[in-house]
Amino acid sequence: MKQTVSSSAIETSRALILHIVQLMNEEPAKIFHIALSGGVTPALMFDLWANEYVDITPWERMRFYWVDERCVPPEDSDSNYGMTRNLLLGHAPLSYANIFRIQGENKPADEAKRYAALVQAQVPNKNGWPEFDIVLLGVGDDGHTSSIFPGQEEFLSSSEMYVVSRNPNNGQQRIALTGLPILNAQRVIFLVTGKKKADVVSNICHLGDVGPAAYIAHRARNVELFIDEGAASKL
Ligand SMILES: O=C1O[C@H](COP(=O)(O)O)[C@@H](O)[C@H](O)[C@H]1O
Repeated sequence: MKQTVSSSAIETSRALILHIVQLMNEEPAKIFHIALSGGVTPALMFDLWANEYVDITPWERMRFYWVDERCVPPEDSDSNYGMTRNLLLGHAPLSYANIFRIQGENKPADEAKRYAALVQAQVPNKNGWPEFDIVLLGVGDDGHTSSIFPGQEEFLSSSEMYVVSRNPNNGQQRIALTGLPILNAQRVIFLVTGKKKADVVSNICHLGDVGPAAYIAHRARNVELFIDEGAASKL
């Protein structure tokens, strides 16, 4: 697992944005299918991207999808898509035809199926699964990733691409990309910042499969961990 450690969450976010732009510059004719995560951590990165890196980003070659979504409408402050639209996508010269959101306002089981069919139709296929160019993941303090929480490990080997999961802390339903399509991605990048995440980062790096994030980190191809000094403080 390749680690990039920067001094602060801001510098970690900047390093990851530049890394993505560089990967795209290395393959100038390629369309990049990118699955984004939500939550608190990438908000800073999205804000910086919109404010500092709009001009150097090849937006026309990017296709955006979501790793997971909370089952709420886009206007809800919990919406992963809503947060990304407000901070980043709404400020970039992007065609909305290239943004494929999970419709959190729909009936969850139907939406998981609809979205899986959409991804199947848009993203190149390998081994029977979509092959995203980049899957950007976060990690919860409890070791969850996507919206696969500890205790929901069956979703790591599910035969469905997207499933309905539930946040055990508040009962909120989620739609989550499962383990096998995540492992099928060209590149899996974890963005983890803050001292609160130091234990979970240390567990991922030093222990076995202690949670869904660790399971993915130990098996995906081209796994990269972008962390700040706080998250790296127990390594
Ligand atoms: O609920 C979620 O949690 C994880 C981690 O989020 P963070 O708030 O701790 O940064 C995130 O990756 C996922 O997309 C999100 O829905």
